[in-house]
Amino acid sequence: MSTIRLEHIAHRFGKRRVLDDIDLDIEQSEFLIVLGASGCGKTTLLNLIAGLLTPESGRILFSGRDVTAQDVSRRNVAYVFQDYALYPHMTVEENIRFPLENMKWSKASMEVQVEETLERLHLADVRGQIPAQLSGGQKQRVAIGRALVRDPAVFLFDEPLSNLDPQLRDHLQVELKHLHRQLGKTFVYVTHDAHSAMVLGDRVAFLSGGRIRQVASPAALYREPAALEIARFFGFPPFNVLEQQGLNQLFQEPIPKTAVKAGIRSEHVRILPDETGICQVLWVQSLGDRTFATVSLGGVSLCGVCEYSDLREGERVAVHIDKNNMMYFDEEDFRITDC
Ligand SMILES: Nc1ncnc2c1ncn2[C@@H]1O[C@H](COP(=O)(O)OP(=O)(O)OP(=O)(O)O)[C@@H](O)[C@H]1O
Repeated sequence: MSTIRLEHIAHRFGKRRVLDDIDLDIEQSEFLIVLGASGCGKTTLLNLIAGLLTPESGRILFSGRDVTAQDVSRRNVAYVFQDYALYPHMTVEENIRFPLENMKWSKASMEVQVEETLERLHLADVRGQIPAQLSGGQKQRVAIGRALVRDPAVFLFDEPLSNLDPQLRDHLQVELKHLHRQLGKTFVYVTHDAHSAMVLGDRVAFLSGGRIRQVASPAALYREPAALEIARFFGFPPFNVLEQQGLNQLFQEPIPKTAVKAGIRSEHVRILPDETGICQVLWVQSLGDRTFATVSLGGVSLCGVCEYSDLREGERVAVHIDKNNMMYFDEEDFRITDC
């Protein structure tokens, strides 16, 4: 039985429907990512799971129990916010202890639990400091500690790492993944960052237009996206998309009848030195370990991996496309799977 089940959930703010017919099963102990563009309704979905909002229609079940009408205090969930939401005048230790005082824990068990949480999150050295004296990463650890200390069944995270610089974010992502393994609890984590989704998630639910478009492992979402918008959400440099004209130029062999677009990731396009090549380099991006070049072929531009890094703009090159990794999309931008 799944920990959390959302059945036909819809929600609106005023006249605007933000979520529509959401069905989602979140498994016991899984790390589920809700991924989508800014404003697509991720926080609203998390607030509904937490019990901070009541859906307009549909049901929310926790371990088979209908909790739709129950408020946050009865759901045994902990919520970690993007902006930390720490008490500014309390020390790290007091911030972490506060939820237990609220729940009227005994002094002795409270001390054991607070101590363990401080150790687990490497906060023991800064226990006496107030939030203004902490780095962003430490503040976020305190926020996680405050959620952890209550030992809830479910953890909800709303973009908790998006205020941090990339190195710190990567570091905390690893810590969070370890924490998830150690605790064995259910984590639901919303983000607009495909990179975080890939690193953290056991599964990713892609939300767009108020609906869940696909739920799959990060690798499956990357390799077998259900639609063009999902393919485009992942990967850098951006996913190459060829419309009808490009398709006709590049492919002599038949393409699926219903295909109106094709797409390929840049790692499956190789740019090769060739003075007689029919493509011209438009620009070159070096990432240190790899170099990508965008080339033009007639009116079509394509980004691919360069075999050598001293490529110049305007140079002539050949392009090799690994057609086995080509994806085709129909009129409604859904990926065609029977090809
Ligand atoms: N209390 C509210 N009243 C009216 N509209 C709201 C309210 N909360 C959210 N919205 C609107 O609902 C839509 C979804 O908001 P939500 O915060 O769930 O999106 P999100 O995907 O979490 O966005 P972001 O990634 O930017 O945080 C947005 O258009 C937002 O403006």
